[in-house]
Order: sequence, then C-alpha cells, then structure tokens
Amino acid sequence: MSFYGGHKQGGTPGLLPAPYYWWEAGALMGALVDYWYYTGDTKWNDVAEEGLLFQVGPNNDYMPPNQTRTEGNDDQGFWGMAVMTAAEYRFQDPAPNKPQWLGLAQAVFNTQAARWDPHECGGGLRWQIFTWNNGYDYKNSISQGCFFNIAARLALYTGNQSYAAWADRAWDWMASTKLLDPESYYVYDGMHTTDCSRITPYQWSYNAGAFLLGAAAMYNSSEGHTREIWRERVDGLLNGTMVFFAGPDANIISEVACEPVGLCDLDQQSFKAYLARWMAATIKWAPWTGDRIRPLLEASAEAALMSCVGGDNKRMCGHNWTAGKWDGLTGVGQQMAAMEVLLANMIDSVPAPVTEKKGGTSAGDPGAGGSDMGRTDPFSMSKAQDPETARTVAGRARGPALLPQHFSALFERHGQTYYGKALGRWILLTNEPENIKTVLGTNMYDWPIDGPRLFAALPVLGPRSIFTTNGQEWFAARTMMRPAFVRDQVSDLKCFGKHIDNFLAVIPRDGSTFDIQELILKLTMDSSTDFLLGHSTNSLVYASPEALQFYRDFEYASSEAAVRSLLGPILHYLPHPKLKKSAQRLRQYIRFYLRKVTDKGPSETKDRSYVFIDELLKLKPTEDYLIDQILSVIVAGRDTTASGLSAIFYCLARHPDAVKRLKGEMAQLGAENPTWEQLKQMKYLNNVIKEAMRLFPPISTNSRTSNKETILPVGGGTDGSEPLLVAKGTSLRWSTYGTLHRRKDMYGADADEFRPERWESNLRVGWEYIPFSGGPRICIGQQFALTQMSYTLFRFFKMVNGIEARDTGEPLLQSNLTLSFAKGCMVAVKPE
Ligand code: HEM
Repeated sequence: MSFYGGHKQGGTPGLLPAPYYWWEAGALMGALVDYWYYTGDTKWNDVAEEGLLFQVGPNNDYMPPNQTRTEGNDDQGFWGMAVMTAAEYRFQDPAPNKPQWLGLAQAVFNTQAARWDPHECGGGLRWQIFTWNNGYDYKNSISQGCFFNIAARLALYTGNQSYAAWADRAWDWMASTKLLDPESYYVYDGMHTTDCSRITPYQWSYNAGAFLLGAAAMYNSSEGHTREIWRERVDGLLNGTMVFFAGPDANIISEVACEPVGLCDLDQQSFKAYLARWMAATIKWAPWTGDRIRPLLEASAEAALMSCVGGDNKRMCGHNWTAGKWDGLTGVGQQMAAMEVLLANMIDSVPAPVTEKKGGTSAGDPGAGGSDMGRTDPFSMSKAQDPETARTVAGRARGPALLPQHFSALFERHGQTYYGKALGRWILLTNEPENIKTVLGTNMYDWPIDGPRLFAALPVLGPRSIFTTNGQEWFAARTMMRPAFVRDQVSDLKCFGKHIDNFLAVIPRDGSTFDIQELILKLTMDSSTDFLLGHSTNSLVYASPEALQFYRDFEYASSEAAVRSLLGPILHYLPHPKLKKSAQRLRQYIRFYLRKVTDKGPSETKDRSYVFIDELLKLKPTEDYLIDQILSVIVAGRDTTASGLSAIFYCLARHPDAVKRLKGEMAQLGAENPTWEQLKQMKYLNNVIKEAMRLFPPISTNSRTSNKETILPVGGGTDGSEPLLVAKGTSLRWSTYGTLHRRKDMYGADADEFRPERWESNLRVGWEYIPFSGGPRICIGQQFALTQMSYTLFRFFKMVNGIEARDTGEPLLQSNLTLSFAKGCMVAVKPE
C-alpha cells in the first residue's frame, strides 16, 4: 500500500499514481477485498470501499469522466470483477444511499453486453470503447475474459439465465475464433478486425485465469448435460493453464511470454496476481480441481516469498519467482501477485462465496448502467446526455438503451417541453399531445421529415420512398400504396397462416427456455416478404442462401441506419461501402422477384388472392421506384410487427391472469381458426394488444424538423403553458415509450402496469396514444399489423396452455428503428 496514495490528503481515492493505469487500481481494490476475506483483518476495508465507490462515475458503472476518454472494456471489467467479488464475499456493504456492489457489477455487465459487436469478426467486444482510440480495431481476449467472468458469476449469484446466455455467447465466440483454442484450451491475446483469422499468439496468465473462474461459475450454476460440458471446460482450461508453470518441477507461476526474457511491461508485471486469485477461487466452485491447484499455489507461494527480500526495506517482492531470489524489480504488480498467491493458500479456511439466495446481502439493480449504454461521446456525462440518442451494440443490432424512469425523470426535471443537447446538437423535446398533434396533424407542412428522422431512412430506402419524401412526392407514394391496404387484402389470413404454422412448429414444448423475439422476427420477415413479393424468405424452415443473405443484410442495414440517424448529417455524407453494398444486395433481391413477375406475368403464387407486387405493377411505376416502396414497406412492417408481438408475449408471460381471461374469450369461438371478423370482435384480445403497445410502442420515438419559423401551441412562457416560437431548422423529438404513453394524468397512478382492463372503462385517449402515429401520415399498415398480431396470439394460445417468463427484472430495451428487447424475450411454454 506504500504505492497507493488515494486515501491520503490530496490523493484521489481509487487511483494509483502514474505510470500505473486506472485498471490496475481496480485490480488493487479487488486485492484489498481478498486481503480481508482471507485474513479477516479489516484494516484496509474503508480504503477499499472508498476507492471502489469514488471511481463509479456519474452513471454508477465505472465510466468516470476522467477515464472514459481512454477507457477500454478490460479496464472497466477489472473494476466490475472487483465489485462482483465484494458481493460474493459479503464485503462490507456501502451505505444504502450509495451504489451497491451487485448493482455495480450488473452495470458493468449491461454496458458491456450493449457493446457486443456482431459486425466485425462475428461478435465479441472491442478492446477500446471509443472509436478514435488505438485498439478500437482490436478484439482482445482479456476484454472477453472480463465480460465472460462477470456474466458467469452474475448467473451464479442471481440465478438469472440471461447472464448465462451471454456467458455462453462469449465462450462460443472465443472458441469459434480460436482465440480460445477448444483443443488445447490455450487463450491467445487477440486479433485485429481487419483480419479476423490472424490471431496474435501471445498467452497471458490473466486470460487463462479469467476464463477458468468463469467456467467454474458456469459449472456451478448449471445442471445435467450442460454441467458436464462446463466441467470438461474447467478441466481443459486447467490443462491449458499449465503453460504458465515453470521451474524445475513446472509448478511455479511464470508470465511465460515476457518474464523469461525480462520484458514484462508494467501491466504484465501484475498478471500473475489474477491467475493465483482465480485459481484459488475456482476450488470453491469446482472442488475437484483442488487436488491439482493446491500444490501449484503452494509451490508458487514459496517461490514468491523467496523473491520478497528486495528494495530498501528488504521486503519488496520481485517479478521472477523461479529465480530463488529478488530480481531487482519492484512495483504494485509484484506486491499484489505475491500477496495473492500467498492468500490463495488459505482457500480452504475461508467461507464459500455467497449467492443471492444463499446468504448474499448486496442489493442488485438489473437495469443498472442503462443511461450510459452505448455512450459514444466521452465528454457528455449523464446529466446533459439525452438517453434517446445514446448508441448501443447489443443482441441483434444497435440502438439506444431505454429506461422509462429515466425519460419521465427528464420531463419532470425540465418541464414537458424543453431544449436538450444530444451529441452536440440542440433538439427540442416534447411530451405534450397538443404539440405532437400540431406537428403530425394540423401543421404538418411546417414539420417535414428531415434531420435525424430522414438520415435514418435515406441510406437504405433512397430519396424517393414513402419514408423519405414530403409534399407531393410523399402523397404520390401513399396514393399508390393505399389500395394495397384495403380491407379485403388485410383480412386475407391465408398467406399469414402458413407462416404461423411454421412458427408454432419450432416452439419448444418441453418447458425449455427460448427467445420468442428471435422466432417472431423470423416469422414477420417470412410473412412480409411473402405478402409483398409473393416469395418468402422462409427463415423459419429452410431459407435459400439468397434469402439468408437478404435477412442478414436487412438486420445490418437497419442497425446501421439507426446509428446514422443519431450521428446526423456528418456521417451521412461519409462513404460507407459496407452499408452501400448491403443496401444494393437488398434491392437486388427484390429486383429478382420483381423481374419474375414482369417477365412471366403475375406472381406464381396461385393459392393467394392478392400479392402486393402484382397490384403495384398494374400502376406501371419504374422498377427502381417500385423497389424503393417495397423495401419501405418491409422496413415499415416487419420489425414493427415483431416488436409489438414480442411486447405482447413479454407482458403475457408475466400476467397469467390475463392469459386465463384471453383463453376464456377464445373458448367461446370453438375449435376453428378465427376469421378476421371474429378477431375484431374479441374485445379482451384487442385490449391486450393495445395495452402492450402502450407500454412498449414499437416506434418508441420519432421526430420532425421545422422548415420555417413556426409556433407550437404549448411549451412557452414561465410555466410552459403558453405558445412557443420555434426557429427554422429545429429538430423536435417526442417519445411514446416511457413518457407520453405512461402519463399518469391520463392513464392513472398505475400507468406503468400492464392492465388490459383499463381499456374497458371509459378511457378516452387522443394524441396521448399514438403507437401508429397520427394525422395524414398515420401508419398505412395499422389494420394489417393488428390482424397479424391478433391472429398470432390466437393461434399461439390455442396451441399452448400458458407462457412463463424466463428472464427477470426490468427489461433491457433498445431502440433501433424500432424497440426491442436487447437480451431477447426469454420464455417457456406450458403445452395444452
Ligand atoms: C405494430 C406494427 C406497426 C407499428 C407500431 C407501426 C407504426 C408506424 C408509425 C409510428 C408510423 C409513422 C412513422 C413516421 O411518420 O415517422 C408508420 C408509418 C408507416 N407504416 Fe407502420 N407500423 C406498424 C406496422 C406496419 C405494417 C405491417 C406496414 C405495412 C405492411 C406498415 C406500413 C407503414 C407505412 C408505409 C408507413 C408510412 C406512412 C406515410 O408516411 O404515409 N406499418 N407506422
């Protein structure tokens, strides 16, 4: 502790002096927690607590302002692992008004899961968080190791399977890229995203250790066959770890990549501390490993002690333990490593780590870190930051992370209409139905689609689509499409029914957990391509390579488009060859089917009365114009319907009472599949849909930009009740999610609750309920979407008896072009 000055006057708690990096201070705080755990000596507890809390940052997720400029995922990860240990060992809990250990670890996990990057090398976390930092193009094993380690330990501590699913994902990616060689279990340093097959072959002891402990946690929290798999992996990793043991009996830890040649840098001089720390901890969760690990720790501790005779006080430890003497090096890393390996030998005399159910006291916060997720600007801190514009990389795509409380709090703090700054640009935010009515309805020509809203759609849909045009051009596109959505077309359930059959066929009925959102996304892609083109992608059954490519391009293009909408015009004019290529391929796919019809006559699908493409062709538009509009309708209808359906299942999985009522209503219809007219009559079913779309509106936020100086009816004056003069070029944003749709003055004190019954009373809503928007540009596919959703619900609950939520806590939501569950919607069904 002589190196640490954070607890002294003038020092900063949680910081080591230069040249030590911030991450190593996090590791040191973890070492202090270990010191107390093994010895019972509380001397450094307050120092550790102070340091751990001082560095949390304004969003309580270890992204403090003075570090974020250069912060990597591994840096943040080391702090995350330190607080995870504090929760597991029941280290003194902070005062109730302070962030708690478990919640902090969850915050680190959440922000990192949101950075999972499927676009380069098929997944993984980048080393650096921010684009301009050296190392942003590198995916290193320690970043994955920290993430895997925390996810696995959170799964064990909380029992929540979604953490385990992420640990699995991280493991699978490491194994598939061979960064963690599934044969030898060696863990290599990393790879550049420019060449994902070229691995940097260095092996570091902390990589092996981080995966070893994580695998032990996974073993401990799993059952049956999965448990056996993790047992094998623990053994494999332990075998691989042997590469770090040197000396005559190959039983002394050595940093083999640099130590023998005396070239370990300051960071590397501390790595052995973590291998020793995690090997010892592994024994608690995977007890059979003890027989192999104990002798290694004992020999290493003896050797380390021999090196602790250096420095002026003759008590400083060296780095090379195989030398049998002090090697002339001193530092925090050396001290920490020697201490950890010594403590590790006492593993059998300390209590087992606790879990939430078995003795844990640390309070969790599953949604923690949400307001920092995907922050791309290290200078903007939480208070000034508009969470709607934050970016995240999670699950299937990127999007801002959303927390309803956060939105409401912003309006409570600033008033119902206020100016805020997002990524350096001023925008006007409103939660006033009257303002939204003006912008979308009465005064829509002053508020065209432009600015962020336009930049989202342009790269994929081009400048002539119904989504990117205004005035006459928009009107022409809408007029052309309108006949396609008349009642007869919308009520034709034949085409959709086929895809519902495929959807129901892949639902596991043995009570196992699955992600229903993923299946719904496939369902809506299959049905919308079928409806529009007369040919389905068939992703639920057998997809052709072209269809699969279309699916992938679509996912990629919509996530990139969302990012571009946030970053605005600058990014828009920069070349983006990958996105361009994706958009080209999407168009090519549609062109192929279009040409089939133009060459051979109306679509080959004879069992259907109606195919969108056939109808539009009768109007003789140009090919490219038609492609623009077809792609627009896929964008408009596919993810939105999937988002709505996922929200419905999410809510029903938590409300068995509602499922019971729904099934009661369904029972009155008999055994046949319902007609469109019958579905319309089902009051409760329709209220379920309405209520889920209130809480989780698929288009969670929207915007328009003023094309002249204009007036909004409210938001001005000292109390915001007077008209507000708005300058030309103002971007106005509103949010249905979290604010407008949850206004307590409209929906009552239980506005955050799912209660379909609320629609049975005389609840009269106008512009406070706009999942399908309003005014002349109201969603053209509203009836179509509602029919698909109600039919899906009906068929689903005809097949199963109930649905059960398999993820707990606040949902982690993200908003791309549409709202989705960042970690999927994990459920299980009860067969009829
Ligand atoms: C639950 C499902 C759906 C939701 C929540 C939804 C929501 C919306 C919203 C909020 C808008 C207004 C966007 C804006 O003006 O910025 C919109 C527009 C539109 N929607 Fe939907 N939509 C859904 C399904 C569909 C489907 C299935 C289709 C077609 C098959 C569709 C086609 C369109 C089109 C073409 C527009 C543009 C209308 C215009 O600008 O005139 N939507 N939708």
